[in-house]
Amino acid sequence: MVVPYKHEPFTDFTVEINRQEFEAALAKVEAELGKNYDLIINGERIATEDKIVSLNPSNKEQIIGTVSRANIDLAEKAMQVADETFTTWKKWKPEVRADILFKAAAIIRRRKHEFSAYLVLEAGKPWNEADADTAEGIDFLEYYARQMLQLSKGFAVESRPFEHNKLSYIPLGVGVVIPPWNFAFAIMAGMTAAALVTGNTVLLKPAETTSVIAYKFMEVLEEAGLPNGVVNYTPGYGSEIGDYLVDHKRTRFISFTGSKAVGVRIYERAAKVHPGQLWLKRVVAEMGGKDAVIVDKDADLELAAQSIVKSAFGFSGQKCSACSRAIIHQDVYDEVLERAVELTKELTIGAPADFNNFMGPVTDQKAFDKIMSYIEIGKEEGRLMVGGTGDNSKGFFIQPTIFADVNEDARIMHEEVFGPFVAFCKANDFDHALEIANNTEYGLTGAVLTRNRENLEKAREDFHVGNLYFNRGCTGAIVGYHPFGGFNMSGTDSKAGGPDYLLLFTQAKLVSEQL
Ligand SMILES: NC(=O)c1ccc[n+]([C@@H]2O[C@H](COP(=O)([O-])OP(=O)(O)OC[C@H]3O[C@@H](n4cnc5c(N)ncnc54)[C@H](O)[C@@H]3O)[C@@H](O)[C@H]2O)c1
Ligand SMILES: N[C@@H](CCC=O)C(=O)O
Repeated sequence: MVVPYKHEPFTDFTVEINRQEFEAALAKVEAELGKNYDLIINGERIATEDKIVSLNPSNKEQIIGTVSRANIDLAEKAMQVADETFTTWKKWKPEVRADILFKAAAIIRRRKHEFSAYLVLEAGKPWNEADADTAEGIDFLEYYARQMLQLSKGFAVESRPFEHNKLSYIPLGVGVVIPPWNFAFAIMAGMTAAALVTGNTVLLKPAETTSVIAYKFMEVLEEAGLPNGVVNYTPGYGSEIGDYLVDHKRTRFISFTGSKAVGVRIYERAAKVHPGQLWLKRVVAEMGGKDAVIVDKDADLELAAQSIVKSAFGFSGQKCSACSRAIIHQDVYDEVLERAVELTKELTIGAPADFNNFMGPVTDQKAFDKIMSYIEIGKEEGRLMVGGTGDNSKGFFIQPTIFADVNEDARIMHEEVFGPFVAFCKANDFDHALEIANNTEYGLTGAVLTRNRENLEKAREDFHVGNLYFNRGCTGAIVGYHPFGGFNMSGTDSKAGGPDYLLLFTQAKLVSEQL
């Protein structure tokens, strides 16, 4: 009997002992840095000449690890292994597959701070963000294991006298799992867990900059008893092996989380049927956002300013859910803007290994350059209120930046910046605020702050986003409580951490027996 699901609690770092334990984990991980990490295909470690060097984004000199890089030959080898392993893995009982996830969750829970410490150093996450990322990874394992136990019973269908009907959900085949770097543990582990617990085999191609934490997860899966060949660890550049894996005739599905550009490319390529291919590939794509917080004239304005600042600058704004547009009713615009600027000026920025820093770096030089170029665009399109500068001499640091008085049609109101960057826009009234919020190709998260019930109900109907929050910020979905995923160019309308997510990794089979 499995205990009911509850999300993993976050660590309270105001408690001295918790801080000491986290410091100890950081010291342990720092002592392990710089190791080599091989590919894992059918359990076999394979070292390659070509490497990905994973760096600490707050200190470019510090190598987190050197990771072997799959080329096309090795990607092919992994595909053959996964294809072969599928013939046996699909027959494992769902309960046993679920047990492997339960066991993996237990292992990670015991080593929680160690995983979070890797996220501080490899992904540049401040302590609380790293802790939440690890907790979310545990949640995905716990939640999908329970969901699999449910799904294994199938759904009831009607039977007739002398006829017995049964509908069950069977796995698809080999899946290519392509996660992003920003939730380097949670999303990577969640996507992989969903695919394997449903009986599929996997080629896991982690994001380039966060391949070490993915290797650590592979070790946990092995320790939890996952047979060789079920998940094959094939790090590499998306541009080198991505197309090959997506195009492969034996790829049955692609589970992708990342940018709109790459998601659309995968979606298009996966639609092409190659010679010898026996199926239409399934694509689960979770993509970007241009998320808005709406503040109505009768909102709690202090809560509104705090919600905007936290949602915009938590993890340097590098969340698909981050608030990048603050849409404020004209009657309270000046007050909310002024308070948000004040709060932003109080934020501490620096290496996230130091607990006192609220915000760390952005992920790499490419991200740094992209965000700085949007700051230049912002200077043309709005009034710079705070921030606007960056320093990449040691790590990739950008000051939290607010632009005011931005027109609803400006580029910075439409294009995903993915950094510590928010545009403030004035709305004439609540209806106008909703119109501005919906005026984007994305539809991922949104928040509305108001005490006006009628306006909340209007937003419930008309604010077209997958995750809509009232009287709070727009980040921080919790597995099982806030199934996560968006509309339009934010993806394929899937809901990670929700009760219907596992169905995406299965196909339904009806067996009807005449009695
Ligand atoms: N909707 C969500 O749940 C969600 C969650 C996290 C991040 N995101 C989005 O992810 C983006 C940031 O992540 P990112 O920078 O890692 O995104 P990205 O699209 O650059 O990369 C994502 C993954 O795709 C791989 N990739 C790159 N080119 C490829 C190709 N041609 N074929 C196959 N794979 C390829 C990368 O190696 C990486 O593993 C943002 O747009 C953010 O909004 C969305
Ligand atoms: N699920 C996370 C966002 C994941 C994307 O980056 C949140 O709700 O803030």
